[in-house]
Amino acid sequence: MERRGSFDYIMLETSGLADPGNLAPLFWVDDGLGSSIYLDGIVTLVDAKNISLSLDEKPVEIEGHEDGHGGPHLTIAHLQISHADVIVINKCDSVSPQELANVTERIHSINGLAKIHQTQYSQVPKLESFLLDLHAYDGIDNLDIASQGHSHLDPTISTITLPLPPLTPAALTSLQTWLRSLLWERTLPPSSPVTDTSNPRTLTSPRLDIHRLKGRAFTTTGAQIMVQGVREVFEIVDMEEGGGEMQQRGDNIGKLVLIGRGINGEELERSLRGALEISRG
Ligand SMILES: Nc1nc2c(ncn2[C@@H]2O[C@H](COP(=O)(O)OP(=O)(O)OP(=O)(O)O)[C@@H](O)[C@H]2O)c(=O)[nH]1
Repeated sequence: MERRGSFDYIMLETSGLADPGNLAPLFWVDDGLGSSIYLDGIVTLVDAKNISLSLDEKPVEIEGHEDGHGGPHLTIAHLQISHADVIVINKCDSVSPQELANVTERIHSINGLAKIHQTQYSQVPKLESFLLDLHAYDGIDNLDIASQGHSHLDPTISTITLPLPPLTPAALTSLQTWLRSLLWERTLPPSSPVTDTSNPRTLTSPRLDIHRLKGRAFTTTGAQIMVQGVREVFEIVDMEEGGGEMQQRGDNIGKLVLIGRGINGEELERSLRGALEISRG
């Protein structure tokens, strides 16, 4: 890293035991800091034959992911899948088509956002946009994934989708506050502070933990915003491409997709709706 001049691309290969969620925030730096390095994306390579075993391994203590009060257990494989932007399922020739379908479905149920490539000898048609130049943190393409919530395929981590209505400036601030509570305090704000006394739910039972989030929404002034997050770090930025055209087609409902542990789609949707409604006064 001491070499002068610029790099075309830096690829970091971590050990098989690394938690990508500890590394990603280090490289995902603020534009304002003027760094020429940006985080392009996280690629996770899994072995079609062994991944189910890895996901079913006996839990080991993972720093920062203490199990708290029970709940489905978490393995390093879960973390490496939940933080990935691209997942390569390799050695597809070593399993039957049915096994491959099962493994792919389980991986997709954990991380509904990642692009999944099934390969033999890790061969992809080309590097660009398959493994490099992913722009996973500075753009959003497809958020059209079915909201899954708790999955019978893998109860540990799930992907959920929440609708985001057009946001007033006050609602945008409320969204920020809601995300801070969720990511920093691991607390789900009550859907209504007056009537809902069951909340706030905190990390104790079961542990609430967001690994990755992405979203797109419109403002009531017709602009389009993007939400990106990994673990405790998140940002909401204006997207260059305006939202006017989509709104004219009546397509003005945004989406927030969250990948994490101990998340329940209905509960989060209620809480978020409550937060945005409060801001309407
Ligand atoms: N059948 C089959 N064998 C493969 C495939 N990809 C790699 N191998 C073979 O698997 C063996 C081990 O390779 P890898 O699993 O890639 O090993 P590695 O990733 O360097 O090992 P670690 O970094 O220690 O995980 C080698 O003999 C490869 O030729 C594949 O898609 N199908």
